[in-house]
Amino acid sequence: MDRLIDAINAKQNPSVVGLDPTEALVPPQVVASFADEVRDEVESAEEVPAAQLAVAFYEFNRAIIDAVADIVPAVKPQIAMYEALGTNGVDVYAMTCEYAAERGLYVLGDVKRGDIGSTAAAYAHHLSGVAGPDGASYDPWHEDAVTVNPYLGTDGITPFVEAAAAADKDIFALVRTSNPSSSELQELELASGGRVYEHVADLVERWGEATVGERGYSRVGAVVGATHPEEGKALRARMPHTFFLVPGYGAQGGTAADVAGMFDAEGSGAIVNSSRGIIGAWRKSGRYSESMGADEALDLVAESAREAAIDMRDNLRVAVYR
Ligand SMILES: O=c1ccn([C@@H]2O[C@H](COP(=O)(O)O)[C@@H](O)[C@H]2O)c(=O)[nH]1
Repeated sequence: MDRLIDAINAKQNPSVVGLDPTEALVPPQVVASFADEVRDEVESAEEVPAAQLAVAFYEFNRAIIDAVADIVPAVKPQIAMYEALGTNGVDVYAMTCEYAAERGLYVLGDVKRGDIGSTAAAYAHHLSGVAGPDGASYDPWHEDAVTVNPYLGTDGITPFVEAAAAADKDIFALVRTSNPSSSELQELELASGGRVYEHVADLVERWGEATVGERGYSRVGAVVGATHPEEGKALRARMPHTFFLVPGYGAQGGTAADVAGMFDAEGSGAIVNSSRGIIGAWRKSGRYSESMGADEALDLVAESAREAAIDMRDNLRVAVYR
């Protein structure tokens, strides 16, 4: 986690831009501009729409990464948006991670993996790499961290912790998620006392304890939703060595004031994600027109994303670096 914390400190910005493209978030003229190129490259006509969107997602992401690379420390591509386009989409997920890494950004892959130990060991290739030539490993994903699902318990997480430690990478386990139905399971009272998410929080703190870095946080972070400000504040105190990834800012209603309590006394300990609020800002800019060309529309996407990212950074600075 030291690398992430240093990147946050260098930019004085505890925020991460979520790269969650969907068809509705990419200007239609950008998608249309790739029709001919894609038609020439695919093997069958049925592949065209998904392949075309995948290329458009990549150009959209590159425009956003270029626009924010000097002001944010990290990006969080959400793999679901890419997997939804099949294998072309998965390629674009990896290409997006690689491009962001080349631009010097910490890449947090939101892949939410979790399974029994033997299968988790296979999923941990996101951190350890895949088989390369001469027995060496090769990293096709270019992620610095991934999100994991702790529901299967310790044996489902240990392979990720070991892979993270070996590769100087990190993981973030779901503890108190931002979505409305999260309370159905996470708030259940345990017979032994406390709530389910509090017990998960204690496990996460324990899973990380052998990997605490120079900045005081372990390689095992926690996902804590901005939509739970009071619980997040209590978790901050309960998990002194666990760095938080805080989604739910912006589109889900979370504000800078809501997340302030999830930071430590030095203004560290958390990074706040916004996806639609940044990458979809062009739609609320009032400057979009259907008559724009693809390049002009991409310029608007980039400008609007930068403005939204600066706005988020400045709001967080006021609320957190007090
Ligand atoms: O509790 C959680 C865990 C993950 N997410 C993910 O974060 C982004 C949020 O997107 P917005 O557009 O900023 O709402 C998305 O990738 C989710 O899958 C979350 O929201 N809450």
